[in-house]
Amino acid sequence: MAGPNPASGPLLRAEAITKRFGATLALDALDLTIIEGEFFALLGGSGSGKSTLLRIIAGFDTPDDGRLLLDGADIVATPPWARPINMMFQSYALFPHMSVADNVAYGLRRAGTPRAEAAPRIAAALAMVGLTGFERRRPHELSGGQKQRVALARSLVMRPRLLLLDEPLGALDAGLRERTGFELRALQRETGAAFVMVTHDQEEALALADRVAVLEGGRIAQLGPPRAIYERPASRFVARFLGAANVLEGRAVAAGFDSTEAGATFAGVIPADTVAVALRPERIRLAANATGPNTARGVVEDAAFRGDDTLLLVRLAGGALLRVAHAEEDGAPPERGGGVTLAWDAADVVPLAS
Ligand SMILES: Nc1ncnc2c1ncn2[C@@H]1O[C@H](COP(=O)(O)OP(=O)(O)OP(=O)(O)O)[C@@H](O)[C@H]1O
Repeated sequence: MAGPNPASGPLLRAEAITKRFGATLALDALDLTIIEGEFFALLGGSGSGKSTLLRIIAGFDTPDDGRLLLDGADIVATPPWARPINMMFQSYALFPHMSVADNVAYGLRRAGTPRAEAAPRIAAALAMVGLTGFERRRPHELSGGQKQRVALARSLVMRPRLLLLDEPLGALDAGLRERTGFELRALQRETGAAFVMVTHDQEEALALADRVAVLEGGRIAQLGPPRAIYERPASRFVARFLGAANVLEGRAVAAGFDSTEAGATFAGVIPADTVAVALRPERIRLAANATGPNTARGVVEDAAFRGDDTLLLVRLAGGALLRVAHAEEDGAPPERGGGVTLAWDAADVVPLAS
């Protein structure tokens, strides 16, 4: 992964950005820094404030409170077109009566760019997204993926320092999503612009972004590189939102962490304020005869073959249902209804304080 240039400084700083819609607090004194040239993902569930934040950065909405600094200067009062920021809408928002070339030219025309300068820029932007030869088509003569490329070209032709992408892969089918994701990353590297992508898809965020912010109720629940967020979620919310991690409730004790619902003691580095632990399914192994801390007994309630592994749903002695990924190389998975003993390493127990 290329990652942002470590020498790059902050491009945009949101400071205590607050936005209310009536009684709804959409953004709650949110702080965020976007670094020059990075691929950043805003990840969150429905209503977490993702689109509101994007619209405020683009200038389509004004915060009730807080500052938005670009190169250190507040741009809250700067109109959208005067910001070196461009936004690609989920709906693409192409003009249906205009050709592809005219759609891409639109921003340049509005900015008064001379024709002689605009033409090569339009050609370059279309080439960048692989649409050379489509100049004269209308949006209704394009596939969904091609429309998206036109929308991208229309943004990139403005040479923004920051490109905002609202669910850029949302409208594409599964096959096209992966390819387009790689293409987005390549475009981001090629242009050197910072990309900020909004998504509710955790896999997409983890796969594409250099850094991810998980949003919850208008606040950032956790921010960091994908691997750090995935392996060390900071709270139950993040662990559950990222999907697949087992979250077990309990309390910190002298020996570690006692979970009645697991019927197990988790030994490891457990701070006193721990209220739950996260444990990833692929870190749990079958260990016949294992006893003591970091082991548990249960019964296999169901099993689903997933190609590389089999996902086991194991009902633990304490009542909790544990997801266990049983790798193919570890041999045949246990039968449904069979009793199993599970074990894991202390290093894989992630304490959660909230
Ligand atoms: N124009 C508006 N008027 C009233 N409430 C709004 C408006 N826009 C957003 N909200 C509310 O603000 C909160 C945040 O909305 P926002 O659209 O930013 O969420 P989101 O994370 O983008 O969600 P989704 O993934 O569903 O698009 C929600 O509770 C939403 O109902």
